[in-house]
Amino acid sequence: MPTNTPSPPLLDVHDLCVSFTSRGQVIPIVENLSFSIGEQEILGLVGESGSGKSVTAMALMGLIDAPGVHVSGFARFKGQDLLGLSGKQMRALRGREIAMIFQDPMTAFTPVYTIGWQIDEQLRAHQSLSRRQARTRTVELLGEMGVPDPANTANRYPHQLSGGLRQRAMIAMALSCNPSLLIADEPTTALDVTVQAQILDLMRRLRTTYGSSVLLITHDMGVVAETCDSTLVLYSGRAAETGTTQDLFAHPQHPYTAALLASIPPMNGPRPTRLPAIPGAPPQPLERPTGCAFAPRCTYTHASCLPAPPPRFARLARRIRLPACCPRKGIPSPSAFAPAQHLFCEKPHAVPFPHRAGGSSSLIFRCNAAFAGGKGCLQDLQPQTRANTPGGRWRLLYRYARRGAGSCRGIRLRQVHTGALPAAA
Ligand SMILES: Nc1ncnc2c1ncn2[C@@H]1O[C@H](COP(=O)(O)OP(=O)(O)OP(=O)(O)O)[C@@H](O)[C@H]1O
Repeated sequence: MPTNTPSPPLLDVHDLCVSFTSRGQVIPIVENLSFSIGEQEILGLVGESGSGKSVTAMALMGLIDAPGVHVSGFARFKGQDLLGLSGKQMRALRGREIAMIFQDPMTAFTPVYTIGWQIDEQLRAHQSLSRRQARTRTVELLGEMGVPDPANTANRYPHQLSGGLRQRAMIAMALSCNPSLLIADEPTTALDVTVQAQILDLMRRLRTTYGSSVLLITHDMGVVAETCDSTLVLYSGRAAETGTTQDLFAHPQHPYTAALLASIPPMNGPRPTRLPAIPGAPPQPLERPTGCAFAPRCTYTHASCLPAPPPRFARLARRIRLPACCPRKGIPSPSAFAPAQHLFCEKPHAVPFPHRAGGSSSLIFRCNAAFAGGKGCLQDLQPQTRANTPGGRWRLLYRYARRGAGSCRGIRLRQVHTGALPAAA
C-alpha cells in the first residue's frame, strides 16, 4: 500500500560544532548548527565574512580533520553518519557522492596539469574508465557546462582560461561523477556580474539535469534570492534564522536577517540617501556572549536575550485575524520597557488550537506593531492558552520596546510555533 511518508532529507545535520585549539585555548567556530537539504534542493548558507560558512562545509567534507580541530554533532548523508566515516571511506565518498567547488578555481586546480587531465583523473579515480573514455566524457562535460570548443579547452592549463571558464571547468570536474550533493563555496565571488548570472543559471539547472542538491555558500543576499529554495542565515557561527527563501525574504523574523535585508537598496520607490547599516562588528569567537550573539548590535535587545540564545521557532507564518475584542489600536507606548501587560481577548477566537486530550499545548506568535510617530516592536508575545480547546479563550502577554513617541497604530500577528513552549520562552 502506498504511504505518504515524506522521504528523508539527503543531508541532515544536527548540532554541528567545530572548534580549533590554539595556544591551549579552545576557539569555538561553529556552534550547534542544524539544517537539512532535501533531494534536488538548493540551500543557501549566508552570513558575513568569518561567520563559519567555509568551516561548516569543510567539516562536512572531512577536510579539516587535523590535530587541534574538534568536530562534533551528527550529519546523516544517504543513511550514513558522515562525521563517523574513516579517512578511506570519506575519500571514496568525496567527489563521487559529495563534491565541492571553491571560490577561487585558480588555486583549486593544479597549475602544472591541463584542465582536461585533472578532470580525467577525477573520473578515473571513481569509475573504471580508460584514458580515452575519460577524455571523451571530460569533453562532453565541458560542453555541457557551456565551455566553447571543449576539446581544445581541455588541453589548456588553468592560467590560460578566463575566470568564468575556469569556474565552469571546476563545476564540470565537480559534476564528473554525478554527485548527489554539490557544495559550492562562493562560486561567483571572483566573477563579474554577467558571468556570475551565467554560473548561477548553471547551478539552477544542475538539479534538473543531474538531479543534484546544492549547498550554496554566499554572503550575497541577491544570489540567495535568485537561486536558493531555502536559506540558513549564519551569525557568528550560530544559526540565526532558517526558512524557505520566499518566506524569509518576505517575513524576516530575526533582527539580523531583517537588518541584512534592509541594507539592500530597494528596486522600487525612492532610493534612500543612506542605506541602513548594522552598527558594530560580529564578536570574535572567544568573546562570543553566552546569550544571543547579535544582542550587542540589536535594536530590540532586552534582558532575556542575554543569559541564553533565544529559542528558535519553526516557521508556520500563519496570519492571525485578531478578534474584535482585542485592543489592536491605541495601546500606549511606554517610554522604556513596560512591565508585562496583558491583552485579554474575552471572546472565543477564530484560531484553532492544536488540542491534545489531557495534554497542554501552546501557540507562539510573532507580532509586528506600527507606532504612530516612531518604530516599535512587541516583544515576548506569549498567548496563554488557558483552556486548550478549540474555541477556548486566550490572552496575550506582551512587553514592547519602541522608538519615538505616540501610540500603537496597529498590530499584525503571525503564528510561528505550535507545540510545547520552548524552555526559554
Ligand atoms: N584552520 C583554522 N584555524 C583557526 N581558525 C580558523 C581556521 N580556519 C578558519 N578559522 C577561523 O574560523 C572562522 C570562520 O572562518 P570561515 O572561513 O568559515 O568564514 P566564512 O564565513 O567562510 O568567511 P568568508 O566569507 O570570508 O569566506 C574565522 O574566524 C577564521 O579565522
